[in-house]
Amino acid sequence: MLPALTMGDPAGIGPELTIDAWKHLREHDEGFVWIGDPRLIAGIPVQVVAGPEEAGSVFAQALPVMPVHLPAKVTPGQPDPALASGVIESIERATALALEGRVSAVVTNPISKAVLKAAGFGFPGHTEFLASLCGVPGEEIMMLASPRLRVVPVTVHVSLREALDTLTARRIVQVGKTLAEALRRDFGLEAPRIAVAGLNPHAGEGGVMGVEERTMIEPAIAALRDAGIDASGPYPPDTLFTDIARPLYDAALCMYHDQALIPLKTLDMANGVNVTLGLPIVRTSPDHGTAFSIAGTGTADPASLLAALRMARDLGARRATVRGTGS
Ligand SMILES: NC(=O)c1ccc[n+]([C@@H]2O[C@H](COP(=O)([O-])OP(=O)(O)OC[C@H]3O[C@@H](n4cnc5c(N)ncnc54)[C@H](O)[C@@H]3O)[C@@H](O)[C@H]2O)c1
Ligand SMILES: N[C@H](C(=O)O)[C@H](O)COP(=O)(O)O
Repeated sequence: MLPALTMGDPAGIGPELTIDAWKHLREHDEGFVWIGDPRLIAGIPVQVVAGPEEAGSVFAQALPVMPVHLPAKVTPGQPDPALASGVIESIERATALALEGRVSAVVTNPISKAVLKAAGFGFPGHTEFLASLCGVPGEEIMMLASPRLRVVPVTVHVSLREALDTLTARRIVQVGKTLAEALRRDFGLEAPRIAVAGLNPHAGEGGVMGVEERTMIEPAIAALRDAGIDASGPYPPDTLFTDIARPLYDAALCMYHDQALIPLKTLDMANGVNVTLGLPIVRTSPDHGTAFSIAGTGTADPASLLAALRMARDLGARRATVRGTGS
């Protein structure tokens, strides 16, 4: 069974990355079905298919496409909220196929949060939208994973002010438990080690630079350990991602979006993958966005999309094995 790849913002780099991914994967006996507007694809053969079941036999000769009709002209690098209906339809159809068990995973090309918001879209982005489509709103966890680092922010697509206002011990524990389960089930780690970052400089320096470590993070770590999870910290964030520290843990649990994503994207942008945990389906995404400034120039690097497709393949296969054994 193959994954479904969504269209993403058609004015972004998604279409050209899709072409690059097809060219690369067809040489490696792998594949995907693309749910997008065929008019976006040039320079390679395209085959419209009625369903993902046909994609495997087509992929070596042509890009298998389940068509989405865009209601307006697309100019690379010029996002248009009028195209939002097609962007959203692609995500909805891919997710429905995954929930029906007809594709192994959903891999999403980048969307623009601002453009969808301008079109009236009611979610911050894919992560929250997919949780709603899957019937598990609030359960979604965003992980960024690369061979060099895995990070999960407790608070995600909110302002830093709102992150500080909404960070709680309870939420840290909830995210930590979902992370530990995912590291065991999806990444095959029997005893995953979770390093918990402090919030404040020097992790509060014993309370002289902030009290959140003592009032919420340390109690959360204690609750995770009581639940049998190997959680430790809170660690000073500025040294948690060093070459010395990273080998000592399997994932870093961070307090807010950029505390997690700056080190991941700085260390390994090309191999980073966005994985949504807490869903009944496998969903991965490149760790970058629409890159409007280079869309259509032929300079976009497909590495992260290829990594996302590989991780979707691996996670999908592992989930199928777990289902098969019932373990
Ligand atoms: N999962 C997603 O859908 C996702 C992820 C991140 C950002 N976004 C969205 O993308 C839009 C643009 O966000 P941004 O500018 O902050 O981040 P971005 O990742 O789109 O671009 C940041 C910089 O990296 C470059 N870049 C990104 N991907 C590249 C690639 N594959 N090859 C070469 N260069 C690449 C861009 O040219 C730009 O200079 C925003 O609307 C944001 O919400 C979406
Ligand atoms: N926060 C992620 C990042 O910066 O790469 C990304 O924006 C997530 O967006 P989605 O929820 O649309 O995957």
